[in-house]
Amino acid sequence: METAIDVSGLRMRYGADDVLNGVAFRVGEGEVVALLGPNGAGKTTTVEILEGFRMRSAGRVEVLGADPAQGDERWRARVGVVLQSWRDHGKWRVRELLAHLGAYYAKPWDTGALMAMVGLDAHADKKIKMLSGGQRRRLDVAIGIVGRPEALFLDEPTVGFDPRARQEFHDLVRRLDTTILLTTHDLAEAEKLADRIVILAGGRIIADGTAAELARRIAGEDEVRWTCGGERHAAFTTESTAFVRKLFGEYGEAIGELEVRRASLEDTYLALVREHETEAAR
Ligand SMILES: Nc1ncnc2c1ncn2[C@@H]1O[C@H](COP(=O)(O)OP(=O)(O)OP(=O)(O)O)[C@@H](O)[C@H]1O
Repeated sequence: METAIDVSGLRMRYGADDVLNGVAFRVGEGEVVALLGPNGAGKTTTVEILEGFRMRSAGRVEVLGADPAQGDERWRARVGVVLQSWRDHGKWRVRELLAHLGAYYAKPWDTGALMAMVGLDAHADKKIKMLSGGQRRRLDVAIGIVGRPEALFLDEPTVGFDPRARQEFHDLVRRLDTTILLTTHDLAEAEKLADRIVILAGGRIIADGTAAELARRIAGEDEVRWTCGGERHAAFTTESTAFVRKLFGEYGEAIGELEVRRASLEDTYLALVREHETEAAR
């Protein structure tokens, strides 16, 4: 797989504060990677450096073969950015603004198709200041992808979305055939969308892998719940299939309401961050 985003030794210092302390990760072409981490870990800082909006203190950064700090117009046209809400142009109408912005690109989406993709076709002629928060966020996404970018940055894209808008947005992201770096605090979203998870904490990447790989690192236990003769039971085990087989072997028909809950990305994430904090405190 060709590399679309390549970061190594990335440092960022605000005043006397080292926020990024040697961050390194790669994103392959066409890959969707979720960048996770506690509040203040430096996710937005990292994304803004990759977008070319923020100057780094040190390190090597490459996005689509160029250093974002020196990205020219042609490079910028290949990169899609979804900003934290498009506040300008309040008097413009949705269709008008998307057509206008599309004209800056060589191969933009057709405005009608784009509005349908993000679920804004019913609001095509609404003024932007009249849109609801969620509709405005959909417009932000439309603006980010209007030029069919080869790499797309999504910084907490679904904050404020209702569950249906969120699901529609997830379907949209999965249909996009582009490299995506996404930050989110919604771990179900990360699990659903990302091929790979990268966790930033204490200024470094503390974990990098698929959700399943990270879960294995933690050696998480599954939780098994069942009822037997009307009584509720629960147990934790790493061998849930064997456990359940034994349970049925012993109690057969008396077993009811069986539930097996695997360690979620949330369990894994919390364990990894906790592990990192314990080590850092030593
Ligand atoms: N322009 C700035 N000047 C000084 N400090 C800054 C600046 N921007 C960010 N910081 C600090 O850098 C740290 C990382 O901020 P950043 O916004 O990158 O974190 P984040 O991981 O995106 O957090 P969140 O999950 O809360 O959005 C924070 O401690 C923040 O206060």
